[in-house]
Amino acid sequence: MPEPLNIGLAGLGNVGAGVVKLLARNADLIARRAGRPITITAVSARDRNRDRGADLSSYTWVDDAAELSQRDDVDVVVELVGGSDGPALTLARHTLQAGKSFVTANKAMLAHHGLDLAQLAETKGAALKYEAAVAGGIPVIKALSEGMAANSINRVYGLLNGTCNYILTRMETERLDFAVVLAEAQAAGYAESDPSFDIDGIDTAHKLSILAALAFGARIDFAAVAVQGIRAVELADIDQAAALGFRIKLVGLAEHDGATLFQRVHPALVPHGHPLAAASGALNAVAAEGDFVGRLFFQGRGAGEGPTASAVVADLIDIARGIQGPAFGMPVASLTALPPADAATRRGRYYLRLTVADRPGVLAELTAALRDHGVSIESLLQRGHSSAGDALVVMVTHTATEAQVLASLAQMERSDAVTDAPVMMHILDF
Ligand SMILES: NC(=O)C1=CN([C@@H]2O[C@H](COP(=O)(O)OP(=O)(O)OC[C@H]3O[C@@H](n4cnc5c(N)ncnc54)[C@H](O)[C@@H]3O)[C@@H](O)[C@H]2O)C=CC1
Ligand SMILES: N[C@@H](CC=O)C(=O)O
Ligand code: NA
Repeated sequence: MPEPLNIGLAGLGNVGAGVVKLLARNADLIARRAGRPITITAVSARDRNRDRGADLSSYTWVDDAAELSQRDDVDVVVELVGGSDGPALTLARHTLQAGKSFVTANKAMLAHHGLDLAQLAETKGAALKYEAAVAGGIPVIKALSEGMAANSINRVYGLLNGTCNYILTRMETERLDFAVVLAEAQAAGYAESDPSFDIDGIDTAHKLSILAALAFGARIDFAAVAVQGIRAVELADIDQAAALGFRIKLVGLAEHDGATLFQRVHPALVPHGHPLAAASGALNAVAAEGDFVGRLFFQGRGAGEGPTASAVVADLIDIARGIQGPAFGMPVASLTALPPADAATRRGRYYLRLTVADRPGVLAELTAALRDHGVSIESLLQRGHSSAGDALVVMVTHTATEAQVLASLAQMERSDAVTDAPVMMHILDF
């Protein structure tokens, strides 16, 4: 029997417990596929006595996770603790410094420190692998770094947060309140320990910055991602979007025009016929466009114990097989620092929602603001009244620059007929 690959596992929460269960249940199959058994030898978590629905009795318990990196019976450390800094980062540095490979699901840490860790891994000849960190069980890291490696990629986008997709889907189909559905997503193990990372779009931005680096051969630039989450999305928007033929999704979008890098996370209107619109519940979906392969589309479960564990163990199987590419698709020194693109000149269609006083002349004021900035209207709906007696006006514009639309909105906001902050959402037209 070949020597096993010995694993030290830090973090035994949703994902960590999933990895323990998967390695136990599929042990024989994995050993045949990997060419050697993959065996957990030591584990670390905060609470030793918690019932995790898995048998931990054969593993050595370690109180300080950093110790895993120094143990002779650990070849590879798996980090499923979370947090961009703190114990996860200490463990990553110690492990790679010791020349051992490191597997993580921690997109927050990678978005902030991924390049430094990749450099350390390169210097030490160790692997840094993170398939679980982006789109959970969907093998999108492998797809971009291997399957699409021959292509120049100009755009990568998708639904990268299971919690937000779950919330928006349940709001639409069950007409439930935001807070109720968020609690469901937390109970299902989808949400981050601080769920504001999910609903404020930060988790999607972490993942997007990693995808952009891989897709474009760019240095990770998390700080340059423009981020807007789903807190401002109301049932009224979901209903109006549906009436206009769209579904609202939290979209992460990155584009490279050859010179600059555009990265944005925002709620967007996706046409009903688009494959992203069909990804419901906690599903994730990723589209990537390569110059020779065209558009590839991936869909699957992006969060939760099973799919995330599946991706972690796939990385371990690669390591057991001796497969070890550069973490971000090319050596760190070959990645380019791309300047951020100017969003103001981007062209597209927009959804606008305005709450206005229900009195004569208001619509004319709104349409004049658009006209004054050269924006024409594709469709306009006026619906219902709020409890305050205001009317809801929803418009879809024809193609215009972002600067034109923002200038129109600023003009509208100056009108005393507009009684609440306008909402603007992009329409996904590709
Ligand atoms: N839950 C999900 O669906 C997904 C989670 N992730 C990522 O996976 C990681 C883990 O997520 P979950 O399992 O959901 O979190 P969790 O909160 O359920 O589990 C975290 C685990 O880390 C342990 N821990 C905390 N501090 C520690 C320390 N100092 N030393 C050792 N252990 C410590 C806790 O005791 C717990 O066992 C995070 O980075 C998360 O962003 C990635 C993809 C999907
Ligand atoms: N909180 C994340 C977990 C997976 O990355 C999500 O909801 O997608
Ligand atoms: Na993945």
